[in-house]
Amino acid sequence: MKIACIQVDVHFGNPDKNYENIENKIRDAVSKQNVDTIILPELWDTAYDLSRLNEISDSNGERAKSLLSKLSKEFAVNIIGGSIACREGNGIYNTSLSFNRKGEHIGTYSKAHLITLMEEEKYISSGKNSSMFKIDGILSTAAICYDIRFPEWIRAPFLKGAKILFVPAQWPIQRQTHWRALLMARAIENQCYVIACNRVGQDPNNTFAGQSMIVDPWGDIIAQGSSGDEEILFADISPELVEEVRAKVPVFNDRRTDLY
Ligand SMILES: O=C(O)CCC(=O)C(=O)O
Repeated sequence: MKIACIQVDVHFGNPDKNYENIENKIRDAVSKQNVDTIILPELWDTAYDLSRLNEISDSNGERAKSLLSKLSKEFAVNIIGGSIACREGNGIYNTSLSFNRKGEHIGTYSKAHLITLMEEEKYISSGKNSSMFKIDGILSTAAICYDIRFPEWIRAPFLKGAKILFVPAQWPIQRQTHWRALLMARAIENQCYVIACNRVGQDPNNTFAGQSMIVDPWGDIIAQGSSGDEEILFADISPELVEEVRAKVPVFNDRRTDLY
């Protein structure tokens, strides 16, 4: 399965510009390689313009659904749609929407752990459910940015058979060592692929780390983005490697469920 991870800058509080950029980048990715699955970064529509979300968030994610469904069908690719600011009822959620090759909406995940350091909880409501969806028959899950600091949350879908973790992010550069270590740790402990797409560029409060990464179930980084530039990261993954690593080091069987 060929992955394309779209590492981009995101215009602060300007969905129109971001929609144009993301559509161009998706068209660029599929024109360059025979891609199966595309992943986008966190809040690629609004960035962290939290105080204006009432004005600029996407009502029920309709705008994002329409674009991502159209492009996934047109190019017969799976799209893990990063995340968008999604208005639902009285709340605004940081929500990841996924689509299969037929343009069908197959997964929704709203970020559960809101980063108080960036005052996210003041503007965004937290999701309550973890996610499971199938990409070309492979059980997968999504977590968003700060979520990767909570291994017990990430673990849950892997106990139910997930093999790939998709991570859209807007991770700041001053904690880039955490980003790298946490992604590798989540891959090693869950013996899964971790496909993590971070943004680059700056907003009024932060410079972002880039370094999007694809980590295999052995914990090896098989592709990595630069820290400053927009780029599309390509890598081939083999879900059979998940089974091989789990057979070699059977940590799932060796868990002490009698103790915890
Ligand atoms: O956990 C961190 O250090 C960064 C998390 C973050 O930037 C986010 O969740 O948007």
